[in-house]
Amino acid sequence: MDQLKPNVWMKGKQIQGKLSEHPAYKGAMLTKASLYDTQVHPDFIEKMTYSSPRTNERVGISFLQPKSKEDLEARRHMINIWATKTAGMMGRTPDYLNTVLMTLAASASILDDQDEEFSKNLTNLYETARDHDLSFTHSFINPQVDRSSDYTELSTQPIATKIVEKNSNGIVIKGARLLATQGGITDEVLVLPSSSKVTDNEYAFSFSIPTDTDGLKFICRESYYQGSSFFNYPLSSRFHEMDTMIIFDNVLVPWDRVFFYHRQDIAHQLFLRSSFTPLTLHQVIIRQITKTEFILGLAQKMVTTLNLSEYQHIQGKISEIIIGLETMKALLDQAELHANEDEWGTMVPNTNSLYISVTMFSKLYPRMIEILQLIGAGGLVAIPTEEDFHSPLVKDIEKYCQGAACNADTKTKIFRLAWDLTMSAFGTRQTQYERYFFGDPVKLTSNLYNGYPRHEYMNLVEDFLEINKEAH
Ligand SMILES: Cc1cc2nc3c(=O)[nH]c(=O)nc-3n(C[C@H](O)[C@H](O)[C@H](O)COP(=O)(O)OP(=O)(O)OC[C@H]3O[C@@H](n4cnc5c(N)ncnc54)[C@H](O)[C@@H]3O)c2cc1C
Repeated sequence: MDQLKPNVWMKGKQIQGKLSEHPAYKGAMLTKASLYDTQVHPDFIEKMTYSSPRTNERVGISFLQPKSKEDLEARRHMINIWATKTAGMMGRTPDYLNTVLMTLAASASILDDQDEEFSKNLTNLYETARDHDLSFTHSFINPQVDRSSDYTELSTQPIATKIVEKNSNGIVIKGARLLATQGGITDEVLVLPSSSKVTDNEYAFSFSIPTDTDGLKFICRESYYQGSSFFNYPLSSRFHEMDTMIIFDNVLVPWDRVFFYHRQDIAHQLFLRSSFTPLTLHQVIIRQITKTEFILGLAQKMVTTLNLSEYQHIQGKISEIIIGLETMKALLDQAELHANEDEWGTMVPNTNSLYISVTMFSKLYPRMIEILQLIGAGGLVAIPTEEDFHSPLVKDIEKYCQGAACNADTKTKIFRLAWDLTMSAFGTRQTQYERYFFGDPVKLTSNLYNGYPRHEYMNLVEDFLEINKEAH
């Protein structure tokens, strides 16, 4: 990544020097590096890689197009290993977008409808990414200016990213996209179609370009990194994923990087007929289960530390997490059990089970965070720091900050972890992430409503009442 020279801005200043040395990026980049190292570690290489069909070299299983239930299982193991290493806290470990790219490339022939070269572009990118382990950020959403249903952008200078010119070299892009997590520290930026209005051809395009393409600018939000001390900031010191707004200032996208443009029908087909949703959700749910396991472990550690087990409401709260965890595991099993081949020969887990799981998680996650806050109570505020333990205060801290089942050092570590997950800027961003990263939960519920088959259940009622069958 140090070889790239992306144009990244934070707090009004362009970041100079290597992003890998910048506090806001360093922790996440080191963690990503360690994930890549794990892939090729002798203990993991068999589980995490497979032979590239093009080069025969070992490449990451997150790029594997599953053809069988065994392949799906192999993908699950791989995703789980990375998720466990980050306690599920990094939403955008590279397997997320590797999966997206794999599923879209598997159905690339949909793009032939506009130009056969476009499907080749997507396939080429997928194969190059797989063989060189390229990493991606992505962007779906236009800036949050006016979300009313009849809003049409009238500005002469585009706000939402648009194609402003087509020429012999490619398409020229101007405008902004709302959010790209890890913007600036991936090899590529994958731009996916925005807006679901069938009439919005203008926003229906897709391409991928290198992160340091001319005219591309990343504007960071404020950093939530608070320091490198693992003791003080056990999560944000390692897993802080920056979010950026992307600005396209007359960016030329060469024709060999364009997947389609000005075709909302192709955008619809691509997401309807490809297995983007179930396979991406497969990665997501595995990570979310790992995160839920970690939260359950943490909640129980807090209960033990404060000796709270006897209270029924505490048991009830821990049980809520257990119910969530077991429901998600069952839905994942169900999705894999009922996997089927799609029209492209990809083995695809059951969409509805995964959709239910992700929709449920957007409510379960904030509740689990609330539960940790309710268990920790004032202890989440009165927590010492690493510095206090190395100061003249140490005797006081050791005496007054101990737990029922542990010394002050252990109790502080547990409570700092809970604080970083629930109350720090890093933690509150995690909650917002789990609510929104896969889209507005309101729309997800709507998609579930529209996609879930209910005919046979209506038939039951119609048969029972002996009334006429409705045309469904
Ligand atoms: C931490 C974080 C990281 C993210 N990372 C990425 C990323 O890397 N790449 C990416 O592409 N996206 C990313 N996202 C963006 C995410 O995809 C969007 O936040 C999500 O799709 C919701 O869109 P929005 O934020 O524009 O909300 P809006 O659509 O502006 O919604 C605002 C409010 O209006 C309501 N609303 C809006 N439209 C409707 C409607 N039609 N019907 C009913 N209610 C409506 C919503 O329910 C909500 O309450 C990220 C988001 C977060 C929070």
